[in-house]
Order: sequence, then C-alpha cells, then structure tokens
Amino acid sequence: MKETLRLHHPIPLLLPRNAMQETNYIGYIGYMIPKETQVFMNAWAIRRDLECWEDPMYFKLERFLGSNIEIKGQSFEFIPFGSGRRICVGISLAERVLHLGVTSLLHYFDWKLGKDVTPESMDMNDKMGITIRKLVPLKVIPNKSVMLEPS
Ligand code: HEM
Repeated sequence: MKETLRLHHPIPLLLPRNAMQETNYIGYIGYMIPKETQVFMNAWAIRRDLECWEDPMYFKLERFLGSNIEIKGQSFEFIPFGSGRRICVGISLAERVLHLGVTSLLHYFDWKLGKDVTPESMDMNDKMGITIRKLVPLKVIPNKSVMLEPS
C-alpha cells in the first residue's frame, strides 16, 4: 500500500498553504518568501527524487520492509497525507479502508487482464490533476473466487 501511495501520489501538490509572514532572511533553502504567498508542496516530485529513493520510478514491494519510513507526516520524503497542522484528518480511516478494500477485492475475485492487455503493455502512467488517476484505464475482468464456491 505504501509503495502504491509513493509511486502514484494521490494528491500530487497536497493542499496549498499561505505564508503567514515574510521570511526576513534568504534562509529558507535560498528563497525569500513574501507574506501571503501561496505555496504548493510538490510531493509528487519528492517521490521521484534520486536523493531520497533508490530506483524511484520502479514499483518495489519490498522497499518499505524493515524501513521506519511512515505515513504520519514525519518522514518528509514520503508525505501522501501531507504534514504539519493541516495533515489529512482521515489518515486512520483511509489506511483501514484501503487495506480492507484491496484485500476484499483480491479475496473475493480472481482477476484476469482484459483483451489485448499484458503486464508488459499495461500503461501505468498517471493523469495529473488535483488528484491523480490512471492515464489509461485498466481493463480487468473479475471472476468470483473458486475458493468461495460451495464444495
Ligand atoms: C487515500 C486516501 C487519502 C489521501 C491520499 C488523502 C490525502 C490528503 C492530503 C495530501 C491532504 C492535505 C494535507 C496537507 O496539505 O498537508 C488531505 C487533507 C484532508 N483530508 Fe485527506 N486523504 C485521504 C483520505 C481522507 C479521508 C478518508 C478523509 C475523511 C474521512 C479525509 C479528510 C481530509 C480533510 C478534512 C483534510 C483537510 C485537513 C485540513 O486542512 O486541516 N481524507 N488529505
């Protein structure tokens, strides 16, 4: 789940912030930010930063195994729910619903790729917006899991 949130950051620019006061020194990573400036945090770019991630463009399930990178806004290289005072208030619900939703779909159905779709030809690019979605919708066919058939 974490690797999916990293590679396909759902809200790429988080929510905008307004600077409450001017930074009175050229100190904040070299920028002077005037009061009332609207600031966007490019979390989408951070997730592909080579300084933070090894092979950032690859989906690696094992990436987070044994790692202490978490989603609660303290690991700044991974902030799918934002950080600070305005961090997403729905984190706990979202975490549970995502796990429950995906595991239920996997448990109750056997999935087949649609006609003409192969793992190699599958387009995993994102379509940008306030939230992201798949650029090309994935065609898959759910079949009721044989494990659930009465014997
Ligand atoms: C995968 C699911 C979700 C993702 C990726 C997500 C992501 C985010 C992000 C990035 C922010 C902006 C945080 C920031 O700018 O620092 C946010 C804010 C917020 N989220 Fe979520 N969210 C999710 C689910 C939910 C759910 C389930 C709820 C409510 C039940 C929720 C309620 C909110 C609210 C109310 C805010 C605004 C908080 C504020 O401005 O004080 N979110 N979310």
